[in-house]
Amino acid sequence: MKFTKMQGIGNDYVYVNCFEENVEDPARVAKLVSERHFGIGSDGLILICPSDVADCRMRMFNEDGSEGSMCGNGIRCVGKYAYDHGIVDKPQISVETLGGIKYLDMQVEDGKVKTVKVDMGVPQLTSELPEKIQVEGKTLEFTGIDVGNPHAVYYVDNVDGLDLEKIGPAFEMHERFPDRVNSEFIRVIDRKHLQMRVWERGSGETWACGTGATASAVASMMLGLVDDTVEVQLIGGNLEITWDRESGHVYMTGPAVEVFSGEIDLTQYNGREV
Ligand SMILES: N[C@@H](CCC[C@H](N)C(=O)O)C(=O)O
Repeated sequence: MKFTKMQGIGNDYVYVNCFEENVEDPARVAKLVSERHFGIGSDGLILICPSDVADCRMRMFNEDGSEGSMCGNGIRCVGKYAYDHGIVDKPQISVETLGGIKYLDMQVEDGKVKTVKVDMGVPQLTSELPEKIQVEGKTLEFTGIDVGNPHAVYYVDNVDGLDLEKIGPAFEMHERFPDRVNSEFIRVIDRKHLQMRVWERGSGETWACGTGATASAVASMMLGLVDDTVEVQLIGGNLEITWDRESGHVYMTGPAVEVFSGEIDLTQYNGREV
């Protein structure tokens, strides 16, 4: 299978051009390629496929093989791949996802895409603002936001001090979220800056989450804690989020980077069963 490794502020996926390749069992392939010691190493797998309703279609699979409905960092890389590799010949494109059709506006420098602005659509509040929840005996508050996939946003004093490997699963699998949930832990730095770490459904802690940054920004805007444009600072870098309250649409802007390309034999997988 031919692949390209790409990353958006450190949220890295293995991308396959399904205009040319056929991936038979993507859930299994996602688990194989994501493995950081025995595989290529990534937060999951993203397929770039033909679409009947948009310029192309994104299918994204988490590290555990589950299919996600949207991926903010992933969709910027899909746009870059599609433009840089000639699948599309224009910098404004539409991408079909399970979370709806998204519109991308790509900034091109020296013939290659550097940054991408994504119209993430109209976010939906999925909880009270905020809602109380009991996690491992502690009462906390979260704000639930759907931006094509589900998020729960929590405010904490010390983002760096959280042991997410330990506490993350209890948030992801909480009975309040029967489909599991992506959980964001954020601190308001000031009215224009948020700090965030994320525990992603199906992938654990990642260095960034575009949909999570969007949900965190919108939750903070709804609560009146920040202005309608904020920079969200994540482990792997920063994203700019702007909410246009008039139209309801929220926009995410950030970089997309191609790391390397290669070929992997999925029948000979280092002798390891996955
Ligand atoms: N990293 C992503 C989100 C990936 C999907 C998520 N784990 C889910 O299952 O909903 C992003 O950048 O948005």
